[in-house]
Amino acid sequence: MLRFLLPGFHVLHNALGRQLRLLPIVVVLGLVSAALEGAGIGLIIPMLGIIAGSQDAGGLHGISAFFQQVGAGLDDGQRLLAIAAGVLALIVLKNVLAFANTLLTMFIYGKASHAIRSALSDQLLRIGYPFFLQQNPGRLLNIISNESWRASDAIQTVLAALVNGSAAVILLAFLLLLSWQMTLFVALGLVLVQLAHAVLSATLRGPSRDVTSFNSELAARMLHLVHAGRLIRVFGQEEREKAVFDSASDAVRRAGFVLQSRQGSLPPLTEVLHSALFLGAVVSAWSVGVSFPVIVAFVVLLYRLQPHVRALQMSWGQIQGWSGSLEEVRWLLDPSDKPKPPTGHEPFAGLREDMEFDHVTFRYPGSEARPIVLSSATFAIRSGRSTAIIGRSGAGKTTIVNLLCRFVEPDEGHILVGGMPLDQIDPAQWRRQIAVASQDLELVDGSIFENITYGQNATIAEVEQAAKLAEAHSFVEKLPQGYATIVGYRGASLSAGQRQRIALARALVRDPEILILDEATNAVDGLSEAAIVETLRLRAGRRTTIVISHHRSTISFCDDVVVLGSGRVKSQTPLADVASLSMDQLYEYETGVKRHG
Ligand SMILES: Nc1ncnc2c1ncn2[C@@H]1O[C@H](COP(=O)(O)OP(=O)(O)OP(=O)(O)O)[C@@H](O)[C@H]1O
Repeated sequence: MLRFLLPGFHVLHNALGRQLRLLPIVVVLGLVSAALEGAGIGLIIPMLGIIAGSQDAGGLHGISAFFQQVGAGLDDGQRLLAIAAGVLALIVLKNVLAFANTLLTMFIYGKASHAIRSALSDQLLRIGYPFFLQQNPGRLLNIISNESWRASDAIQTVLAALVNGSAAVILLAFLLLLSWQMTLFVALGLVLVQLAHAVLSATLRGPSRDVTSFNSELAARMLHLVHAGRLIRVFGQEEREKAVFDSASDAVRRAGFVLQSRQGSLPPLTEVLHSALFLGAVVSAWSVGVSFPVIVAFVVLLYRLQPHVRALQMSWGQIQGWSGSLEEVRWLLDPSDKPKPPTGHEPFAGLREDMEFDHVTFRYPGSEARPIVLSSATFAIRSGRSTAIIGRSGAGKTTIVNLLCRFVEPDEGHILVGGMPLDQIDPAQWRRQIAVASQDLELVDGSIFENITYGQNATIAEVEQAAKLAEAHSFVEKLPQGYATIVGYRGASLSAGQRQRIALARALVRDPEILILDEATNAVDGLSEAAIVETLRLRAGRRTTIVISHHRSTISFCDDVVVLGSGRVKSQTPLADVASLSMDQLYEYETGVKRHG
C-alpha cells in the first residue's frame, strides 16, 4: 500500500538501510519532547488560576483537574514560582531532547544520502556496458548531480515528518484529555484539510516529472557546451548554441514555475484553513461553556500543534513534488531492466592456445533497423602472434575489440579461448590479461605517472621503461615536472600524439598477455611509430597482439591479417602472403579463412 502512496518508497527504504533501526528512537524522542511540551502547556492552567484568583478545580475534569492540583498546599507566590520553574525545566529538557533528535535525524539523513550516491556510483560501475551505448549521458548526469540530492531531501522530509507526526500525536492526545469535544471538532477539520491537501498534492506528480525530464535535457546541453567547445567555435555556432541552451534552460524554468506555484499554493491555503479551524474551535468551546484556563491551555496547545500538522501536510506535498526525482533515481538503481555485467567462473591464467571467433553474429542493442555489424564472423587469433584486423570504416573492427573485452556479447556464435567459450571465463581474470590502447580510451585527470600506472602497480623504473617502449619517455623527460606533470581533464594539456603514447605506455606497463591496439598510434609521427612498431615486433612469440589500423606501416610487423567487410570476414591470411598489396587492395581481398600451417 505504502508503495503506491509514496513514490520511490523503495529508494528511501533501501537508502535508510541499517539506519531504519534508529527510526524508533527518532519517534520516541519526538513523542517525549512533545509530551514535555504538552505538560509545560498544561501547567498554564494552575498558573492562570493563581493569577486570576480562581483555584477551584471543581469545574475541571481529567487532566485539567490534575494540572490544577499541581503545587496545591503551597502559598500562591511560592506555587507560582515553583510552577514557573517547573515549566522552564520542562522547556529546557524538551529542547535538549529536540536538539538530540535533530542531531540524530541529521546523522540518518547524511548516511542515507551517502547511501544513495554510493548506490548510484556502484550501479554505474557494475552495470553492463551496453547501457552506456544506449543512454543519454545528460540523463545520467542529471540523476547523479541533481535528482540524487532531491531524493536525499525526500529522506530529510520523511524524517521531519516522523518527528512532526510524533509531536502531533502527543499534542492531540493532550488536547483530547483537555476536551474531547473540541479535539473531535479539530481532528475532523484536520482530516478535511488533509484531504484537500492530498488532492492538490497529487497534481504535483506530472509537473515534477516534467522538471526532471527538462533537467536531463539541460544537463545534456551543458555537457555538449563543455565537450564541443572547439567544434562550436570553429563552425561559428555560438549564437545557435546559445539559443538552444537558453531554450532548454527556459523549459526548466517554466516547468519549475508550474511545480513551485502549485507547491507554493499549499502553505497559504493550509494556514487559512487551519486558522479558520482553530478559531471555530475556540468559538465553539466558549459557546459550550469550557472554562477560561482550559480554553487558554487548549489554544496554546493548538498553537503549538499547528506548525507540526502544517509541516506534516507540507511533507506530503514536497514528496509528491519530488516524485519525478525519486522515480529517476529508482530507475537508475533498478537492475531488472539494465544490461547485466558479463559472467563466467572458469579461471583464466593465460593464453596457451588460439582464440577463435566461431560464427559470431552481432548487432548493437537498439539498432535493429541498421545493417548487421558482424554476420557469422569466423576467424582465429593465434596465441603469441600478432594479428591485424583491417577493413573500411564501419566494418566492425572496434566491435571485435568490444566483443573481446566483453563490453558486448555475441547474439549468435561463440568466442573460444583455447577451446573454452569466453562467456564461461571469469571476466575479471580475463580482463586482467588484456590491455587496450585505443583512440577512444581517455586519460584520467592526474599525473602522467598516475595515468601510466592506472590499474597496475608499477615502480618509476617500470613506468620509465614502458614509456620508453611507447616512445613517450623523451617528451615526458622534457616537461618541467616530468612524470608528475598533470595532464588535465581527458589529457587536455597534451597533444593527441602525446596522449596516445601515454595510453600505449599504460597498456605496455602491464606487459599484458593480449595487447589490443585500436588506432592507437594514428596521431603519432612516422619516426615514433616506426620505433613503436619495433617494440611490438619484440613481443612476437611471447605475447599476443591485435592491431587495428588503416595504415600499412602500423600493421607491417603482424603475422596474420583478418579483413572485414560488409559484416563478414572476407579473408584471413598470413600477412607475408599479401605483402605486395596496398591497404585498398587488402580491403577488397577476399579468399575466406586460410589457416596458418
Ligand atoms: N553504439 C553503437 N550503436 C549502434 N551502432 C553502432 C554502435 N557503435 C558502432 N555501431 C555501428 O557498428 C558498425 C561497426 O562499427 P565499428 O566501430 O566496429 O567500426 P570500425 O570498423 O571500427 O570503424 P572505424 O574504422 O571507422 O573505426 C558501424 O556501422 C557503426 O555505425
